[in-house]
Amino acid sequence: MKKIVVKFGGSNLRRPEDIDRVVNVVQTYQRPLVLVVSAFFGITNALVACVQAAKEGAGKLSALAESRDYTLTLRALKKEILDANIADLRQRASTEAALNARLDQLERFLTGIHYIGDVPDFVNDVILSYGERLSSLLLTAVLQSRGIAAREALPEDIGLFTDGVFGNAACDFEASAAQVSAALAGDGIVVVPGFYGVSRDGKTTLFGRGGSDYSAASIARCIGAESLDVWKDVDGFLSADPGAVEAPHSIARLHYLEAAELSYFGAKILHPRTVEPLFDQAIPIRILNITRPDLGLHAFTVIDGERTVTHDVVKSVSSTDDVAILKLHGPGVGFKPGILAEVTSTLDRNGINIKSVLTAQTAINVLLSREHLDAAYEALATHHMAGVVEVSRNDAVAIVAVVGDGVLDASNVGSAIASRALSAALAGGVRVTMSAAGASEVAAYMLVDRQDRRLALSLIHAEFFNAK
Ligand SMILES: Nc1ncnc2c1ncn2[C@@H]1O[C@H](COP(=O)(O)OP(=O)(O)O)[C@@H](O)[C@H]1O
Ligand SMILES: N[C@@H](CC(=O)OP(=O)(O)O)C(=O)O
Repeated sequence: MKKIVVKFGGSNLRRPEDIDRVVNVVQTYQRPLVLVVSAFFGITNALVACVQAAKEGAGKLSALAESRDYTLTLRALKKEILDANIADLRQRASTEAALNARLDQLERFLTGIHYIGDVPDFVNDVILSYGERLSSLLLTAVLQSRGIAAREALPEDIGLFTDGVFGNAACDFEASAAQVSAALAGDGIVVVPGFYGVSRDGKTTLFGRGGSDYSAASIARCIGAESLDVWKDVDGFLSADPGAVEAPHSIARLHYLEAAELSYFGAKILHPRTVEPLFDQAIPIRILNITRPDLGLHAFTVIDGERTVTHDVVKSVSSTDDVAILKLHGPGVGFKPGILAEVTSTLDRNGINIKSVLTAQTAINVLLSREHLDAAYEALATHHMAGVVEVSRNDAVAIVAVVGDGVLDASNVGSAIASRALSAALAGGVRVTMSAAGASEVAAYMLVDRQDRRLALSLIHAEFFNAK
């Protein structure tokens, strides 16, 4: 019988008593499962801040004390969770000892930063993985305390191998599948910490922020799972971010490509690479809401390979301000053979990923992540390129995208979708910098002034959803 991989993220683990809801969900399935679990809400951010403080204060006793204070805070928090969830005193004590041993390891890594005065990438990744390592140990112990057969399986022990890229690794499926599948076989519940895998030489490598969704998808692929069930705190994938738009709708079905585009353009609910491992294996993703226990295992959204074109085509609107424009000006750049290859290879040599490229006769616009803008500018402004007279940069922008199967289909209302979105934004006073349709079969996007991002989202969302 195929297994289901079930993922619980920080949105399910906010308060000590939330573990109880997770245990209830696990019991509802009544079958063997692989659970992938993230850090408690806010812990990874706190670890990021802790590494930063340790780095800045390297060598100073006060900074060392600050790191210790943080591990003490974590010890107290874990104790609070144990007290709220494990009644048996002996079991509680043994779990506390195991958690403290892990926290001792974390403390040694943080202390190491003070002595060496630097944070090598491999140390950074291992430190940030501790939020997940604590959650998996804790959840396993709580499940056992309720009489459920559960065991913990760490990525390093099951052979979840990556390409070795620190901070943003990808799973190496060829190297991982057989071992992971064998290690996770058998009855009972197996709990795996999300967010990281290991390089071929055994180093912790993170899958990027929010990467536990991708961990779970990778494991689902390795074991040929029946489905990937992702538990969140909202009614599935919504027609927009509920923090930015009033009362968005739930989307019952999404095609893999639609979900991938939505996440790529900023829908925070899924890590942008979650779809990638599942797509060609036809493993569906089901999104369920942990705050609706009355609904049992009801999936609000199912993401699979089935295409559906809805009446108004657009299924969701998403947005991100993690974008910037690097512009290469020159009267003839649009007609200069080889220039794009030179731009992309220069950026590639500097480890910079390109989000998109839009060209005209007098300018090449390269869209990048904001964090890469300055490095990209330095690389291209100092690299002489025939025909380029100026390089400029702009990070005061945001992307807003409309996504739905049929966005580009000229045989129905699809062809009008991009212009409808654009008109709604312009009519409401949004300053639009650029607009693009055609790169993806299911998405069209525009770049707007960063200050107008929310306005654009709500105007475009209202255009497609409010009159219904
Ligand atoms: N289009 C969207 N549909 C649903 N939720 C969204 C969307 N865009 C943003 N979100 C936000 O994503 C949150 C869930 O994702 P996240 O907090 O990363 O979960 P987890 O920590 O469990 O992985 C929701 O609480 C919601 O506020
Ligand atoms: N805890 C990690 C990984 C993760 O995926 O978390 P979540 O499942 O809460 O998005 C992060 O915050 O980046």
